[in-house]
Amino acid sequence: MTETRIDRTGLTATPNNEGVDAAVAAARRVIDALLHSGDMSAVEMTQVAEQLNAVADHLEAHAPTVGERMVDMWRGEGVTRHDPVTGPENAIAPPLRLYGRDDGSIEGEVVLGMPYQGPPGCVHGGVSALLLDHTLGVANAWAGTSGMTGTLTLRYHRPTPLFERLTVTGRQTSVDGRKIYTTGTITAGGQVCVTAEGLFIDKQLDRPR
Ligand SMILES: CCCCC/C=C\C/C=C\C/C=C\C/C=C\CCCC(=O)SCCNC(=O)CCNC(=O)[C@H](O)C(C)(C)COP(=O)(O)OP(=O)(O)OC[C@H]1O[C@@H](n2cnc3c(N)ncnc32)[C@H](O)[C@@H]1OP(=O)(O)O
Repeated sequence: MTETRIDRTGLTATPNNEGVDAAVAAARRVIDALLHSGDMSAVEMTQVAEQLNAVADHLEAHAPTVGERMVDMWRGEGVTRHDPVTGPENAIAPPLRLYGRDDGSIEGEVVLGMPYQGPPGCVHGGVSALLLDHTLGVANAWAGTSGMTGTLTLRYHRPTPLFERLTVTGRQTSVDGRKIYTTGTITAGGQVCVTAEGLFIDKQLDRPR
């Protein structure tokens, strides 16, 4: 069988196991562990809150200005390092890893835990929309013509399960002047949970300088 996956470079930043990426991975564990613990934990949460506030105080005391950081984060890999879906520098990113395929589409896999819950045991519909908006945007970049989301239409076919491997796909289907048409899916165990149709408008905002 032919391997259709090719180099992921340019679609998803590769996380480093050191520096801010490692700290962000630890923060994701904290977010998950707090929700997992809830009020049922024997842990002294007042003490946990003090420790976490001490970490935040330390980070804030040494951070650049927001303006400096905004310029810095748009250098190089730009959105792929800080975005809320794939970014290794963003603790709210699950993160989803996206791969370009040689048929022009893209694909990624992710397992979502409790922080992303909507209905009992299932992924929040807004989280599915976030994953698909971003994936369709990256599919456009992969296809060579990208833009801003104008209209995103979702159909939720069946509940999307937590704690299971989800496959997220995106494909640019056509370009008509400035209008870019893109589709995507979230599947679990081969079953389609969500489908998306996006109309993107070819427009790029300037990067902060
Ligand atoms: C996008 C970021 C790129 C960053 C690149 C960096 C690194 C790349 C590497 C990898 C990553 C790649 C991608 C990034 C991943 C994810 C992307 C996330 C996407 C977003 O998260 S993005 C935020 C949400 N998004 C907005 O915040 C848009 C707010 N909005 C506006 O900024 C304007 O509203 C705009 C620009 C949409 C249009 O404004 P405009 O003035 O340029 O266009 P205009 O009005 O002239 O319309 C021209 C023709 O489009 C039709 N049209 C217009 N608007 C439409 C709509 N909404 N729906 C359907 N059709 C529409 C008209 O009907 C007309 O059609 P006709 O010509 O037939 O009359």
